[in-house]
Amino acid sequence: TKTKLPPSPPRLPFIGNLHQLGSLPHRSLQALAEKHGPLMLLRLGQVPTLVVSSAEMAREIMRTHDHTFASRPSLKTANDLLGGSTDIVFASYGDYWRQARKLCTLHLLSAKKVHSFRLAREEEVALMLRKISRACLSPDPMDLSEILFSFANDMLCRAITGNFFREGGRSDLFRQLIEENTYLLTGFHLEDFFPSLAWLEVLFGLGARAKRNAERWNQVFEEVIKDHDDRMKDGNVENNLADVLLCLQKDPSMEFSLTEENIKAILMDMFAAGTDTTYITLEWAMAELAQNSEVMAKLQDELRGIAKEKGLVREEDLSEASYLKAVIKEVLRLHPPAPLLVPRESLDDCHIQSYHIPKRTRVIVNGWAINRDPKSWEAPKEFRPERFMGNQIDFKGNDFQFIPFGAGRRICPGMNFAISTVELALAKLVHHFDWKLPHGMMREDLDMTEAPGLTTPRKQRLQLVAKPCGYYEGL
Ligand code: HEM
Repeated sequence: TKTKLPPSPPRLPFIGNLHQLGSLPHRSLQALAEKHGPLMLLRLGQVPTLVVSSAEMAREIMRTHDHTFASRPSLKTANDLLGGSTDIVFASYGDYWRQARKLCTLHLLSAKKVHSFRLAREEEVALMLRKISRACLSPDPMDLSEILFSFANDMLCRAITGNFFREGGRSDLFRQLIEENTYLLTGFHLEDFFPSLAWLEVLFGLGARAKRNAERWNQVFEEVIKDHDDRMKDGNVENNLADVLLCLQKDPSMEFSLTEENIKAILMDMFAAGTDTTYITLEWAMAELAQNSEVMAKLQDELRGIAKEKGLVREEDLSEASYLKAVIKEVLRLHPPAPLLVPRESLDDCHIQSYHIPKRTRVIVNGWAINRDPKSWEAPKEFRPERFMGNQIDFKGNDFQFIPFGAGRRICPGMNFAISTVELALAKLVHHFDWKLPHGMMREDLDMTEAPGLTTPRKQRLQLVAKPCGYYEGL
C-alpha cells in the first residue's frame, strides 16, 4: 500500500491525458474528478500531475503537507521571461524564494504599503469614472471591459513605477507587454509537458517570442532604473515599488543581496500577477451585478447609506460595507481569476491518506471546482452574496472550501492590494452610476462564458449602459 498511487483516468500512448484538458481545463478537470475522485493522478505528456479537487484534499496539500508542496515546477516561458524564474511566483522553493517573498510581504505589499497607495487609488478610480461619464453621452452601450482593463493596467503601473508610466505613451507600452506576458504564460509549451523534446521547441515553441518580450521589458526597466538614479541625485524618492526595491538594493543593512535581474523579475511579477487578476474580478463583478438587479439595488442602498450627505464613498468608509465585501467574495468564489491557482511541485515523497505521491510530482489545485463543490456550498452555481453574510468565511487561506488566493506558504501576497483596489473601484462604479443591460437584452441573454485559457476573463466583452445618478456630483 505504500506505493499505491491515486486513481487515474485511462490515458493514450505518448500524450497521456493531455487531450482531456480541453480549452477550459478547470471545467474538464472538474468533470474528470467527478468520476475519479478529488485526488487523481494524470499524466500530461510525460509529466505526472496530481489534480486536487476538494477542500479536504486542498487542506492536505496546502496545510498538512504545505512544506512538501511549496515548490513550483520549472516552466519554459517563466524561465525565458523571468531571468530563469528568479522572481517570486515561479521561483522554486529555497533560500532565494524565502528572502524575496519576505521582502515582498514586508516592503512591497504590506498593509502599510497598500494603505500608502490610498490617494493613488482614489485618483485612478476618479479617472475611470470620468471616462465612464463621457461614455454615457453616447446612446450606444459602452465597452466596460476595455475601461476596466485600462483602469487595472494604470493602477498597477502607477503603484509599480509612479509617474514614469504616464509619459511618452508608456502606459500603452506596458499594456502591450503585459498582454504579451499573459499570452505567453498561459499558452501551451511543448517543453512543459515533454521535457525530453525540449529540442523541438525551436520548431514549434514560443521560446523566441518570450525572449523578445523579455528583452522589451528589459529595456523599459533600464529606463525605470535610470529615472530612479536621476531622481535620487536630487533626493527625490517616490512612493512606488520600483523605488522601494532600488533603494533596498543599496541599503547596507539588507542581509539579502538583490541583483538588478532579481529586481526586474520581481517587478514583472507584480505587473503580471496584479493586472489581469484585478481586471477579471471587476469585469465579472459588473457582469453578475448587471444580471442580478436585486443584488445591484441592495449594494447601491448600502453604499448610498454609507455615503449619506457627504455624497461620496471614501476608502475609509468601506470597512462598514459588509454587503460589498460579500459581493466581492461571491464573485471570487464563482469566478476565481486563476481557477487552477499556480502549479506546485512536490519536493519529497509523501503520503496523502492511503496514496503515495512521488517526489517531483506536479500539482494542480482546482480552486474553481472547490469553490463550487456542492458538498461545501448550497446551490453552488447561483450568485448569492448573502451566503457570506453573518459568518467568518474568508479567502485568507483558512477556509479551504474558498481559495481564490491559494493558501499556505505560497498564498498570494497581493491579496490586500487587490482587495483594496477592487473594493474602491466597485463601490464607486455602483454608487455613482445606475447600470443596465443594453436595450432589449434580458438577463438570460448576457453571455457568461469564459475565454479559453488558464485565467478566466469573459469570452465576450462586457457591454453595458450607465446613467450618472444624483450622487455623481460628488466626484
Ligand atoms: C484578485 C486578484 C488576485 C488573485 C485572485 C490572485 C491569485 C493568486 C493565486 C491563486 C496565487 C497562487 C497561490 C498559491 O500557489 O497557493 C497567487 C500568487 C501570487 N500573487 Fe496573486 N492574485 C491577485 C492579485 C495579485 C496582486 C495585485 C499582486 C501584486 C501586485 C499579486 C502577486 C502575487 C505573487 C507575487 C504571487 C506568488 C506568491 C508565491 O509564489 O510565493 N497577486 N495569486
